[in-house]
Amino acid sequence: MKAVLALADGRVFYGKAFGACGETTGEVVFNTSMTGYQEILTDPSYCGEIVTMTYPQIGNYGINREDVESGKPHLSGFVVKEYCDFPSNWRSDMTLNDYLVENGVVGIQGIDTRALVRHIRDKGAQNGIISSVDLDPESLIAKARKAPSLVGQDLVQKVTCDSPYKWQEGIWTLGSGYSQAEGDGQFKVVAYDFGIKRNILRHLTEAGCRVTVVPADTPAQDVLAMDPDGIFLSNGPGDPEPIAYAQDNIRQLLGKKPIFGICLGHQLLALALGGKTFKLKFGHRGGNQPVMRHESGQVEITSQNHGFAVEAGSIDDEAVQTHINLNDNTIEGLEHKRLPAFSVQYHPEASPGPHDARYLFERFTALMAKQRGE
Ligand SMILES: NC(=O)CC[C@H](N)C(=O)O
Repeated sequence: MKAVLALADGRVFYGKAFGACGETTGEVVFNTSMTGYQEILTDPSYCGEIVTMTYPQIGNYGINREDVESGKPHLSGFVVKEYCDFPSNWRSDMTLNDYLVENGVVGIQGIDTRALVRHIRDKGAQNGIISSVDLDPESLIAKARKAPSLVGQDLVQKVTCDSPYKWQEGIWTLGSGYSQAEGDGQFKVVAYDFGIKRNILRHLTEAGCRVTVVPADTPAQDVLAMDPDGIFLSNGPGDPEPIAYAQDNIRQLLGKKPIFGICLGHQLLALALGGKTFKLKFGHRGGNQPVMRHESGQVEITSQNHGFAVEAGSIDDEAVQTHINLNDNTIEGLEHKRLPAFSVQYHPEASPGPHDARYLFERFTALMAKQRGE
């Protein structure tokens, strides 16, 4: 069946339908990871986005029930060059196409993804539409232009949990699968769920934390009433600026308990401190983004997935920049000058991606231990 991808600026790509049939709009972005499409599909941070994979063949190791970052795919659409419908992997339970159909994700395959990515890099990320029901380019361009912008929307409410829950699962190992933590652990952590990835929770568990995940709008006093050793601010979708309730809560929690933020959590921490965020031209999404740690000059290869960033110089009074992106010199990490709070823009939990930055989970536990006077 035919399908069309049309961008708001009028560029049109003709391909074949893939996944669910239908029509979907969203901001068209690209991810340069060579593997990990399953983790990308289920990362709630992609809510509202149509994700293009730059790696040319996708689907060849199928889908399993384990490598998921949340309960279901959250992205708006999926774009690949060549879809492989005959997976070969001992862990595969189903094909990628069946998984997308099961979850109602509309996709397109067989388009020139290199041309699409070069276009986005030149013109910037923008809204687009994939359709296998309307193939008229003019009508599709008009619909893409009418689609709501990511900017200014609170997408966190679409992906956060309804009520608090406890997390006990550790990381996956070959032969044993996911471990289950026993006992109380060394550190009690409350994690704000702005669209949290499970591998963050698994790494926190592995570092000795026992985590309670709470909805994004949980008031600061309810979190403090749980008497945690530390507070975690998760990743999540969309524009950080309209999430004012989270910024208010973070402001109230600052200085009371150690805080660690990842990605959206990092942006919200910066906004809570009076900083500013801005939209990047086409974002950072992939598994090989070079980041330098100012402290040591060491370079980490990192996993990233973000379209916004913290404006340099906007919070110099409150925080120091700890990490910088070597591709475009944007801020990748911050640390409060006086209070126990730090954050990174990238993803130390990987999934998918390299493990260079795992030390950050230990940095969080060390900070909690220090606050307890240990
Ligand atoms: N992975 C994330 O948390 C992304 C943060 C934010 N939604 C951005 O795109 O910049």
